Amino acid sequence: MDIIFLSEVKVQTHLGVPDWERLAAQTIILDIEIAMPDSSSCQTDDISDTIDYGVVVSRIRETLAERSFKLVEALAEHVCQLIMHEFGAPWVKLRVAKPGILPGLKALGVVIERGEKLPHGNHP
Ligand SMILES: Nc1nc2c(c(=O)[nH]1)N=C([C@H](O)[C@@H](O)CO)CN2
Repeated sequence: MDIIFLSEVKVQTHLGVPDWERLAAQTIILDIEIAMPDSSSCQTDDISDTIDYGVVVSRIRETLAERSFKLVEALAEHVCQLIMHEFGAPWVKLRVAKPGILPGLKALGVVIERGEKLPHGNHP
């Protein structure tokens, strides 16, 4: 199973339980691992045989600029489903961090995993 990783991706979005918190956009930080459907791009050296991570980042920034969520859990689910459905990834692990929310800690948030990792060599 080959994995694309995206580390400390900064994204602007409207997020928070209280209504006032969602009025202004805030910066959240995503760490993403995306399983690839197969490893053919390692042989072909062709971008069309893999998931283009630049396109993934653009789509996440686009959707989170348009959407508003109360919970980090709901935002994380939305991002995982987008990556799996739009890019055909069989498995995604996502860490969503909200920095500077509570005094005395750097960040808080969630880590979720969706889908299934295909065993090595057992892909279409
Ligand atoms: N499990 C969660 N707890 C809390 C969340 C959340 O998204 N998931 N959010 C908040 C507030 O938005 C807080 O971050 C700022 O007011 C509180 N607890």
